[in-house]
Amino acid sequence: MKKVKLIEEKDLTWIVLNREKLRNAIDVDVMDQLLEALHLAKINTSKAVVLIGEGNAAFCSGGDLSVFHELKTEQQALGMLSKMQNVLEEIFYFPKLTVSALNGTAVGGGCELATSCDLRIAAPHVKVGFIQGSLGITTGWGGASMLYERLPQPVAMEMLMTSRVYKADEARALGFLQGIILKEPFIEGVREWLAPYLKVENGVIAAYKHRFVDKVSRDDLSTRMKEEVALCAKLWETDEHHQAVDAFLNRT
Ligand SMILES: CC[C@@H](C(=O)O)C(=O)SCCNC(=O)CCNC(=O)[C@H](O)C(C)(C)COP(=O)(O)OP(=O)(O)OC[C@H]1O[C@@H](n2cnc3c(N)ncnc32)[C@H](O)[C@@H]1OP(=O)(O)O
Repeated sequence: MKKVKLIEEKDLTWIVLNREKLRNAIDVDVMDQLLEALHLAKINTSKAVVLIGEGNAAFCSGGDLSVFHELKTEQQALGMLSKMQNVLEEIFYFPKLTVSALNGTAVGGGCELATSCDLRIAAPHVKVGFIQGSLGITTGWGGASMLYERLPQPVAMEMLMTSRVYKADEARALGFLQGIILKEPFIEGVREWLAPYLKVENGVIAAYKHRFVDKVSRDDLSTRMKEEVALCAKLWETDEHHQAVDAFLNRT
């Protein structure tokens, strides 16, 4: 079974993280399959891409700790973290509208993935949090650099430095989320919320997307993300981080 599903409709491409039992955690296969799905979404005729998780417990729980806990050193971590940085960059500069539809909780790297998209919408029960600080690391996929592009600096700083987990309405008030989807089923609510964006032609969406990404130099953002990733890789090998991950994996 694919760990990432691609559902192509006329106007929308859905990219579905398909690891419900692990709360849609991201391993190396997911990274590869996300890139593959993005490539297909780029060349089809859809206007927008929606990232979503399978089930309604989680959008994405970040990196798959059951496999990534085996990465012990800075160098080992760096390879994995850089690979996902590349995926986030692809999404940030994707030539169509990108939307994270949070049907469930997004924590850690799950929030970074959501941040790479142009817009974030969520079901009311959802919680979001850049919890990396509580694991003794920082955002390892370059998500903080992107968050500083998306939100006012004090808001981004609060979300990152406090490692707080926010309810959906709090995240909406902060501007991290652009909408709360009350309609059920969630997917229908997402379609309804996105409908006004999809009334225009592909070229209109692509043009306005360009106006935004053109003002964020890819070289510059990429350099900042690489520095962010490298700093996280250094923290990765500390005892504090390994103990926090062990505590999660061995909880009873
Ligand atoms: C590594 C990259 C780094 C970055 O650069 O940002 C990160 O992503 S750091 C953040 C890593 N993620 C976490 O620390 C989150 C861990 N998960 C949770 O806190 C919770 O699971 C949840 C996401 C809040 C959901 O809670 P809940 O709905 O109560 O589910 P469970 O906790 O019972 O989990 C069910 C099942 O899934 C497994 N799981 C959950 N998250 C992960 C994960 N990130 N990696 C691997 N496995 C995960 C969990 O262990 C449970 O498994 P079983 O016990 O076998 O059922």
